[in-house]
Amino acid sequence: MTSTLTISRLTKRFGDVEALCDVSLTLEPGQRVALLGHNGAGKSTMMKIILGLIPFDAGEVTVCGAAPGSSSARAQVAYLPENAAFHPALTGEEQIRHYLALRREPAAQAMGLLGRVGLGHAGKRRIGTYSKGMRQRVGLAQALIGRPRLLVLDEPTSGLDPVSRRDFYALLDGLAAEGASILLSSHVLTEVEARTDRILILSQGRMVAEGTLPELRRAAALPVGISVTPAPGQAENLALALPAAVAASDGSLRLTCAQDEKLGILARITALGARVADLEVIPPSLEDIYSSFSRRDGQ
Ligand SMILES: Nc1ncnc2c1ncn2[C@@H]1O[C@H](COP(=O)(O)OP(=O)(O)OP(=O)(O)O)[C@@H](O)[C@H]1O
Repeated sequence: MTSTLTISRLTKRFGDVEALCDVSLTLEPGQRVALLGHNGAGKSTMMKIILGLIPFDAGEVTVCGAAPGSSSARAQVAYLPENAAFHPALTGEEQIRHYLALRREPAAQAMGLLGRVGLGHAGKRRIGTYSKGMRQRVGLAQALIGRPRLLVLDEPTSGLDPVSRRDFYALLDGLAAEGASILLSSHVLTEVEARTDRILILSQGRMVAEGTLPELRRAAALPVGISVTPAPGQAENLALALPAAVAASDGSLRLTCAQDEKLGILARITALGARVADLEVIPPSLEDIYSSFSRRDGQ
């Protein structure tokens, strides 16, 4: 099966600024990949290249097997810009009918598309009366026209409340399950952590990490946290048995260790038997991993 997106050793310069340097990524059907990086890291530049909006200096890019920006690639790629603007006087339905006409698709699909993004009830209302979350959904409905194989979403959840974010990702999960590939950028690491398959971290145009979250965890080699809850009346005993542990305000004891020490320490804690009521392993979060890779790169 053809990969939906292949990027190999991509380099792009704007005068003296190296916006992307030697970046590679492959996106298979149904995969959701998050593009992370500080402001100016090169995320939008990469998206613009994939969309065929700007040329690049070196490397290779194919979108659904075709050159970015070619009619074949354009027909299979959808884009949702960070701040999609719509005409406030148009209803949701009118706006989507307009986009359908531009894509030469039947206008009758408009309400169905709005229904897919949870806007069926508001399709007849003017967009000027929509909330930010509803406008984002209009953007997504627009992006779904023609059943694209690749969705490129630039900070799609910025400004959305937690429930709208969750709904938005649930929608993306459904699209990925149907085979669409999704490349999105976000600054909200907690949601990316839970809702994407792979993560690419850019720093000053360079790819500093790429992989699944477990792969990034291994590569970052950050310490693991272990929280141990003493059984009733066993707090002191447990503290004596675990001298390296620090008491937390909730009464639990906290340890940190290197990844390769984890199993040994867990075995030691389990051997303490009835003195332990519970224990929890706290792996480094994506935020920790992201900070670690960014720091290494001098950010
Ligand atoms: N048209 C341009 N002309 C000159 N420099 C540019 C141009 N577009 C981008 N750059 C530079 O390329 C670098 C990467 O910018 P880019 O917009 O891709 O970053 P980003 O990761 O999307 O940032 P943000 O999170 O702020 O959107 C920056 O140094 C930026 O100033």
